[in-house]
Amino acid sequence: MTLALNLKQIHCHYQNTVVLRDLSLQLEAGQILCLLGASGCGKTTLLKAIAGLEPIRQGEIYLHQQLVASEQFDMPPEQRQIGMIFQDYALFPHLTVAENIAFSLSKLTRQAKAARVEALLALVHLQGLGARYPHQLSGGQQQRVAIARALANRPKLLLLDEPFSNIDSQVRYEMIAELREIFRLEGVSAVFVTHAREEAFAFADQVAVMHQGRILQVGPPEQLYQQPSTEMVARMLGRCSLLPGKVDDSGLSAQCELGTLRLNRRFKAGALVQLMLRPQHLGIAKQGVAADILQHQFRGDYHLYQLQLKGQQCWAQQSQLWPELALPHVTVLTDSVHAIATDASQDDMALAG
Ligand SMILES: Nc1ncnc2c1ncn2[C@@H]1O[C@H](COP(=O)(O)OP(=O)(O)OP(=O)(O)O)[C@@H](O)[C@H]1O
Repeated sequence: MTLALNLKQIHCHYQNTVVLRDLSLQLEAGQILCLLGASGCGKTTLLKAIAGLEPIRQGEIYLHQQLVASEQFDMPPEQRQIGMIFQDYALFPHLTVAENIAFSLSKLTRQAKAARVEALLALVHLQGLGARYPHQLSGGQQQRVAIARALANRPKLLLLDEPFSNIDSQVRYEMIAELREIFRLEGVSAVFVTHAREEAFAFADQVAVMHQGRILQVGPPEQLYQQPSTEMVARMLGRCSLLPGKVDDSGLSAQCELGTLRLNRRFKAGALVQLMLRPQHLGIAKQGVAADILQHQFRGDYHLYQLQLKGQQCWAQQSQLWPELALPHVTVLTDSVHAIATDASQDDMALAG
């Protein structure tokens, strides 16, 4: 495995405030990593530290096995061969599209420069628009120029800060699909920042969930969504019900208010766990565990219900509206359930690790 980026226990401070703590992270070459977290958790600071715009107090940063930052060493940003795409794209307003893209290609001959610009315009589907100025482009087109400019010098790593926040939500996912294809064609390794989990899921190969300057969990989007290691990660990645349960003697199922549910991995017998059920794991039926409907929302593709069980609340979703007169019961729609150990020492996987 070739690593495009390797962060080893980095710490970052602003004056006396610690913003990144003991943060380690790896990115395989050719992959897209998303830093996902609430406002103020340190995502932009981490991008700046990688780019060389913010010094680190401890730890080491490697780009393709080359040390670029440590406590004693700080390679200047322009030597790191990193491309950056800012939220507002930061295009030069007085330069044409072609001049913006060619801006950092100073080492090439005029002919080679023109050829590279043409190839990049084609890559980002802006053929024929090289002579325009940024203000003559749509937001999406400006973003494509910013991408072409960032890719011009074949950077070792591309950093993107909230790349889709200025893109209309209707075309956002088309843009995400297109960018993934462009990055694949160019063999780009990238780190991007967002606080929108749907963007993280759609764009990233790996998601790192951040909270208060630390990484809580890293993994492929689907794995994180289905198997979060803590309650906080479970909630950060989407709506869910967390029901207290106790693992039975087999270690493979647990009892909770919805009955005995099969677990997706083995736990220590008697362990106390939280059983995590996404809304699509629960449905409403005529039989099951009796519940009251607390609220209902029509979400277009489905109906979302918040339900009160005897002691707990849970979320269920279904395609049909539940008829008002029928008595609702909650039914479990999944074969096995992910559980989070209330006390990590009770978790057999944790013990094995
Ligand atoms: N130049 C600075 N001087 C002092 N504190 C700063 C500076 N820049 C950021 N901070 C603080 O560091 C913390 C992390 O900020 P950062 O911008 O990295 O967060 P973020 O996760 O990117 O947030 P957002 O999603 O809102 O952009 C915040 O508490 C912020 O107030």
